[in-house]
Amino acid sequence: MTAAPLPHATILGYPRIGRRRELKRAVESFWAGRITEAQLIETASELRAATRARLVELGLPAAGGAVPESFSFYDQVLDATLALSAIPERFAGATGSDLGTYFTLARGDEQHQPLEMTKWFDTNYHYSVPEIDERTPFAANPAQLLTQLAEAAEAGIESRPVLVGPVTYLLLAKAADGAADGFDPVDRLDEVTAVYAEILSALAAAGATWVQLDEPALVSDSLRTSREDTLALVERAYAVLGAASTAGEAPARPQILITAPYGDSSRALARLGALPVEAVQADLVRGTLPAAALADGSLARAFAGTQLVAGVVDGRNIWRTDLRAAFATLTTLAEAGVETVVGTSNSLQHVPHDVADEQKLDARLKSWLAFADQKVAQVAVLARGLAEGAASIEEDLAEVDRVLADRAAAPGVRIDDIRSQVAAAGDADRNRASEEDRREAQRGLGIPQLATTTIGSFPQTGEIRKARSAFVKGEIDEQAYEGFLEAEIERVIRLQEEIGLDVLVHGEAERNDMVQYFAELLDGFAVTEHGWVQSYGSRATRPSILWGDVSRPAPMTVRWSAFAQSLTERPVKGMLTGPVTILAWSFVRDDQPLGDTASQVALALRGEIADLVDAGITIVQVDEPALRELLPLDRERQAAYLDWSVGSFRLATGGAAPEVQIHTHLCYSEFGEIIDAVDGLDADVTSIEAARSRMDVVEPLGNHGYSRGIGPGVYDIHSPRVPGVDEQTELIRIAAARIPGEQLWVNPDCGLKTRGYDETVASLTNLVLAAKAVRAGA
Ligand code: MET
Ligand SMILES: [Zn+2]
Repeated sequence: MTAAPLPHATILGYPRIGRRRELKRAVESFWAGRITEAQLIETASELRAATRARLVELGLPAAGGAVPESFSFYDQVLDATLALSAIPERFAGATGSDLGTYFTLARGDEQHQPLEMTKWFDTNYHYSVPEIDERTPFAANPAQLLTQLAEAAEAGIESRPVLVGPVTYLLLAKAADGAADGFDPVDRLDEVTAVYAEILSALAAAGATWVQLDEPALVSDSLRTSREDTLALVERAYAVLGAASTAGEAPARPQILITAPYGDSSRALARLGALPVEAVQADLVRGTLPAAALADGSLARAFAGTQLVAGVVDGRNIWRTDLRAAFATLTTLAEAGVETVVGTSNSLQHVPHDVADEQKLDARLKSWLAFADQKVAQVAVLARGLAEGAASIEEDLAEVDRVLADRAAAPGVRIDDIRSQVAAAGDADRNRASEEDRREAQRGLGIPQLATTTIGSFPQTGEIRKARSAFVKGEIDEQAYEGFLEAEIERVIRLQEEIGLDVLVHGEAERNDMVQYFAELLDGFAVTEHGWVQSYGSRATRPSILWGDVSRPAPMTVRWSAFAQSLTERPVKGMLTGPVTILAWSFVRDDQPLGDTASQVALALRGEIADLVDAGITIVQVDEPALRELLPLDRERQAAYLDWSVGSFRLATGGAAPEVQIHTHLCYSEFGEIIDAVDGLDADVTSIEAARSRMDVVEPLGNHGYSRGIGPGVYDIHSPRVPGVDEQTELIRIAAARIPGEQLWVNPDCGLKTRGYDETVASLTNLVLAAKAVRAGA
């Protein structure tokens, strides 16, 4: 047994933006110069104090390292960059306080492009990508970790510092621009490990008894290394880190907990247990236990002297845990002789704070839910059961049994009519006319070569937001609000005509968010008041809750699209969000396969497309920006995913007549991996992000012999910079060299809702001129 074992209950991390998004407000005020750095630091410290106190109140022991220090001013990967002092050379001029440098890396400034952001594993959270080359300096800077540890100690809490582990850190990094060809950041693992060792020794000197090092790279097949190689890298790094003493002799370290959230680590688990660390966490929601190793005792032998933190409480969704099932898993482990701690599958950073804050949710629905605070309490209950026996928690288990039974039987959860419609949908409903027939039928649309268009949204101005909030608050009536939106749509249509775009959009002014807008109009969804979840930095989204069978009581977009089309001779694209993206950016029911839920959403969208077409719309775009994000990290699960995700898109769009042109939009550029799936969507035209990578996507498309319409973005909408005519012409040419002109569309990378009008008009004007230049062969 370890010298000072972890108590029976812990979590991997907790939301850090604050119950009322206090951190967002403080950080943004600091950026705007309204508060000082000292004030920001003070607010952050108060938030951390509140979190620790809350966690203890909810049942995590104050002693023994059960309370994680998972706070971050912006992002946990960026925190590791600072802890390693791994500031890319291109930021050399950007010196300041630690926090100043930190925010410059995150957000850039006049002289510096920010670090790139990308999605964290299969979540909708974005991290700042480290840039490493052969010369990146590494030096231990544990200041932030030490501050937190000292704060906790002062409050009488023995907390557990948290840091992204060395292997995951380097595998999530990219080679900096100046690195030699073939350089991989992970080449520097030994040096980085040495710096981690120094950080650990500083933590031990400051009295830390535990440290948590997150290694989700262990569960992913989507990184540069194979899983087997990742495991070997982890073994190499932790052999070094584990060699230090936990008993205080130099070199000293705290006890180490390695975590493997977001997926299945079962194949690696016995080897992880054998590492010279004191605890290993496994995600037992996404993952499983290695049944054979459990049965033959080898898991228990590998874990002799090592605790297993069993991630049985789901940190990715908002449903109350089936405590009886979770307890059975814990019992299996304990009976097999594995020293077990109850934990969450991953950090609770992906769920909102507290169900109790929701005043407007239906009471019955509310009783089925668990946000972060409720999940911590569930962990505590299970831990009590583990320590004191099943009988001690029987009442809690029975209560959850009742809640789950109530949920299963509640009206709206299963609607026969919807289920039989889904069951009746067959292959024929997922197949349109042949590509050729459609191309022929769509000639009537009169679309030119290198047709210009946008992705859908136009700038969401202050006036739009003001009008929406006035309407929500009842300050203006529906008629006034709709009049405002019509005027806005008319303005956007005229503007596009003046700029000379070929295929127009209505601008999406009526949408607060591309998923929530539909969730509010579909049956089967609920929206929260305070269910904010960090998306990146100071940004948060409020995912809707998909709790029941989904249907469409009335048309959702027809009014706006038809109005826009009535104003112009040019085609206006109808604009819908696809089933996969609606699921990915909501909290989804966990009582049936995702594919079943996706089919219901697809049928609702299919009805909407039919109504749009009846109203005279000839082109419909169904956005699927999350198609790549939901791709399972585990290769073995990818085929099944692609099957249902592609199938649901085809069910949504499969009823469209050949002369209706179906578009889709994806926004990421790591495209090679899913190119077959994109082909499988069978959309007539696909727009995709490409400007930032300077058209990297056209190469795989060309090699693939892609035959459909494709619009690789020529204008990076992530920054206010206006790309010139020459620059966009150049990008179109790069694409035209690989893709025939009649297939090629010209469009920005993504929607324009976060942009201002001046830059939008200038950039789109240049885009149209660039398309003309290439058409003219100039
Ligand atoms: C994140 S993809 C966004 C697509 C949407 N139609 C828009 O233009 O905003
Ligand atoms: Zn997009």
